[in-house]
Amino acid sequence: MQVEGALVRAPVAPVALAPPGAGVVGVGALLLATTVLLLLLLLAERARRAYRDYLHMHKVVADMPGPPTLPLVGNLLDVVAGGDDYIYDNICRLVARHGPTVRVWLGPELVVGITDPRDVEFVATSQELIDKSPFYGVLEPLLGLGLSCLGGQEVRRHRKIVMPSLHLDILHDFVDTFRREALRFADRLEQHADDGEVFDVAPLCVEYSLAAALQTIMSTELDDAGDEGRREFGGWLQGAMDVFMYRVWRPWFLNDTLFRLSGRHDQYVRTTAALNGFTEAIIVDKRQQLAARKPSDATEAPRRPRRRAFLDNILDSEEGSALTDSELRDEVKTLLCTGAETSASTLSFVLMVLSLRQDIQDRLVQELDDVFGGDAADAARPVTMEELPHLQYLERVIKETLRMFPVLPFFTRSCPRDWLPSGHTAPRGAHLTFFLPALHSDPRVWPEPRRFDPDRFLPERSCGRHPFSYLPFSAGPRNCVGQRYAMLLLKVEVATLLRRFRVLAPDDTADVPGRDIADVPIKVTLVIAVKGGVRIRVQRRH
Ligand code: HEM
Repeated sequence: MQVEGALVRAPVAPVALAPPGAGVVGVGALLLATTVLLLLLLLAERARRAYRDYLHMHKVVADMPGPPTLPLVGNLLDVVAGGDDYIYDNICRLVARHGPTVRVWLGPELVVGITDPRDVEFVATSQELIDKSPFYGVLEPLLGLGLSCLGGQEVRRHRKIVMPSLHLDILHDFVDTFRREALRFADRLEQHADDGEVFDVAPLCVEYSLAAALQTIMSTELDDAGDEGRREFGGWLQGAMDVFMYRVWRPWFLNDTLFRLSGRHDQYVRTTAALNGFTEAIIVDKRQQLAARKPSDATEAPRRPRRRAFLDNILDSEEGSALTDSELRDEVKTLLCTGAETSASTLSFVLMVLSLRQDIQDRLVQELDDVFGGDAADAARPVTMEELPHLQYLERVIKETLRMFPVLPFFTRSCPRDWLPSGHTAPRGAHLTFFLPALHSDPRVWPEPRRFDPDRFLPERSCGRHPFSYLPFSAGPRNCVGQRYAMLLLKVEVATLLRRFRVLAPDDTADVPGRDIADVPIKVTLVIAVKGGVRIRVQRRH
């Protein structure tokens, strides 16, 4: 029937019905593909730019002296030959052979080493070259955005805030703590004087310099933390710094993704978390103490603790209130890391030198006796702030130690432009690096550079010397903010130890005056150290 037929529906072609959510998946896939494409384009663009900069650097340094390079690795094999313990020797040899200005390729990273005082002055004092090189980025997870890692305007702001809390007037308060820790150090040496055995003094230098730094920078209450607590903190610092150097000498690990795959990553994360937790807890505690000390009545003066650390001073200051908790945490960690290791290493080198040069030790002891008195009773009298400026020979011994053994031997700046006063061209993107061992041993400035002679620093022998031929604390807008702190700490430590003990070389045959200190084997981690430790004996003087 017509009507029925009309009612019969024509067969409908089956429509492929999309499952629920299929449209969303389609859009998602499209977005994903676009993102991947954009990322690939971005990576390609980055690779293109990196390659262009790399070619530019190659072209610019084509005539700069340097060792022959290999594809991909550049001069890395020359630098790391023999293992980490030989890196310092290898670098010094390369610079001596090719310097004063030298180019070294660490894989794709170009290091331009400068040792000519004119170049050093230009780079150190330039307001334009104040950014540290990207190598320091590796320190950032550890130190955060403290002074060592910051650049640009931020570094100026932070230095303005931090430096008043390390002013000489404030350092006066620290001398008490320096003295107490130096006396503890001396007490610890008693047992070595009893048994007369040879021992490595370097770990003790770290322990007591770190103890002094923990109390003066972070909190005087850490006085009670005990040897165990300090050793633990020192262990974290040491571990983190070892990883830093591990990455620097293996430039492929400068890449975070590759580093995450390395065995050292977990250790780095753990130590950094431990350091952060420890520092943050102290800041919280200090803030609470500060709030509790605020006078309830405006006419009442705030109660001031007897001994104050850097952290107390900065929290209390107008400048310090401009720092957030995390900025403060990073500055405190930075001061501890940069301050303790450098001072400890310098102290251990001074003791090593004195053990090998009894003639210099005799002259130093004479000065100490003149200033403090030479009796046994005088040896126990604490060093005072007023006496420290009279220790002129000691100051020269420390300076000469830092000339021959600059504990931070290499440090770098980013290079945003293409020339140097000595006529060489350092390309944009290079790591402009100060090489202190070469700067400090240029025979035109330092006659007989291998001879240890503190009197080089007598005023009459220093005049006319290029001011940038000696740079243990760097100079200019990124100089060391702890220079005065370090000199005070070192003077107190050496004076306290030498008033009680004579420091001797491991064997008597080594005690010959004139023995070549310059041949002492050195290795570099973040700071330099004597290979095999600083092995000495001590003998009571009274
Ligand atoms: C003998 C001991 C010391 C030596 C030889 C020394 C040496 C240096 C050198 C060469 C620099 C420049 C590093 C660079 O440009 O990367 C520096 C920077 C620094 N030092 Fe020292 N230092 C010593 C002790 C101290 C102490 C005791 C403190 C803290 C209390 C300290 C805090 C700093 C800080 C925060 C910086 C970074 C400054 C910036 O980048 O603006 N240093 N030090």
